[in-house]
Amino acid sequence: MAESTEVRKLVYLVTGGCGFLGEHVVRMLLQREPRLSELRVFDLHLGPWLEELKTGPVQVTAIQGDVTQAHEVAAAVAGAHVVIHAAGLVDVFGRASPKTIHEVNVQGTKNVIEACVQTGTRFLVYTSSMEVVGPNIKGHPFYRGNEDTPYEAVHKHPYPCSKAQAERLVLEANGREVRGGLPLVTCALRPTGIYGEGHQIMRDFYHQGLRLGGRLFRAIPASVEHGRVYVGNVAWMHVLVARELERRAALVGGQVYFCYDESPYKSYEDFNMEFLGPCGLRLVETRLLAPYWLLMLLAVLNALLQWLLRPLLLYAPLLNPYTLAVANTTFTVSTDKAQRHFGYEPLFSWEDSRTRTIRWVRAMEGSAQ
Ligand SMILES: NC(=O)C1=CN([C@@H]2O[C@H](COP(=O)(O)OP(=O)(O)OC[C@H]3O[C@@H](n4cnc5c(N)ncnc54)[C@H](O)[C@@H]3O)[C@@H](O)[C@H]2O)C=CC1
Ligand SMILES: C[C@@H](CO)CCC[C@@H](C)[C@H]1CC[C@H]2[C@@H]3[C@H](O)CC4=CC(=O)CC[C@]4(C)[C@H]3CC[C@]12C
Repeated sequence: MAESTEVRKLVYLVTGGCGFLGEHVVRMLLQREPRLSELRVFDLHLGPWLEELKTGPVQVTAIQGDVTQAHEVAAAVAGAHVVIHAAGLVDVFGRASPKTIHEVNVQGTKNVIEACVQTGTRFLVYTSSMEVVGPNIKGHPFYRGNEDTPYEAVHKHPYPCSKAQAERLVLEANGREVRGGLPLVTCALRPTGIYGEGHQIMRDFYHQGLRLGGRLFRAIPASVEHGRVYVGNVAWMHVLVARELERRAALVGGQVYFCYDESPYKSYEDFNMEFLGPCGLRLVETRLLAPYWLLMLLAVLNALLQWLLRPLLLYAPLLNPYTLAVANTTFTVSTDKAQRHFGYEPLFSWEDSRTRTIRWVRAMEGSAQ
């Protein structure tokens, strides 16, 4: 990697840079973007780990801020060459209100776009989601589809609605004139379910398994495939596409790309067992004990309890009618669009991704090992 100071001239901003994906993007940029001179990390909650990054050749600027506040966003964007907008409220459990989800995911994205236009930042990468496509509320399978596969995308839930709206705004902004007269170049990356070091839901399943004496109970048929992608590869795709937005603006601008790698096609639970199994948990088959109607009943009961208890406390279990429907509907991608358009190849093999994730689970406090 070139380490000359002359080539270090670019300023990048990563919103949501202290989140699960954001932290990997930040670390990947520092390792793999030799032209970086300053990296601005913008987040509502800054992580203490940022401090250790401040000793390298790149100036790391931590900015505590809120994407819903246009002036805070504009101040952070001013002077940046590239913005990677990964901040978002990821909530399919009913923790936040639909209004808050909309404010953060849609208004926050509007603020980022307007800040780019006003301050003259030309390159914007948006972290979208597979959820802008599906699974839809009708439960139609999306089997190894690509970016052009026809699919009836029907959203009701606030999270996919907000991601779909925000993605549309980003793509429509491609070509807008920014301050200085040049066009804005935008694109959107759509990860499927991300896994890897720092994944909160994996942590939750692991702890649940420990509480249940080292067991998890199968709820989803093994035949339902759920798309997953390793966080390091998602981060790498962001870094690559951000780099190529300038060189291949005409090709990449206004495009969407699914995030993919060599992770195998499996059900959500079987996939999790690739990591939780080697850490001492086992998946107990319960199809006869827990038929789908019973799970749906439990999910509806959870939703009802959430609503009843809301004035007193926040009850937000993993299982609700929406999460059950997503987990229970096949949604997998098979595409090479990112490879064709900007030369993406996964940086981490499946073996690497698996090993790294297992190492992280093992290192967690309360490990069964
Ligand atoms: N986790 C997953 O499986 C997937 C995530 N995504 C998208 O990837 C992005 C990152 O998600 P994760 O890292 O999983 O979530 P995360 O919750 O770990 O990270 C989101 C970050 O955004 C920050 N944030 C939230 N509200 C903010 C605000 N108002 N102002 C500034 N920062 C704010 C949070 O503090 C957090 O650090 C999100 O846009 C999400 O929609 C897309 C597909 C799958
Ligand atoms: C029925 C339960 C019994 O074990 C399993 C419940 C699992 C769910 C909590 C997850 C199943 C599918 C996940 C979602 C999916 O990976 C797509 C996503 C994309 C995003 O952009 C955000 C996260 C998520 C909605 C993800 C959330 C957790 C699941 C619903």
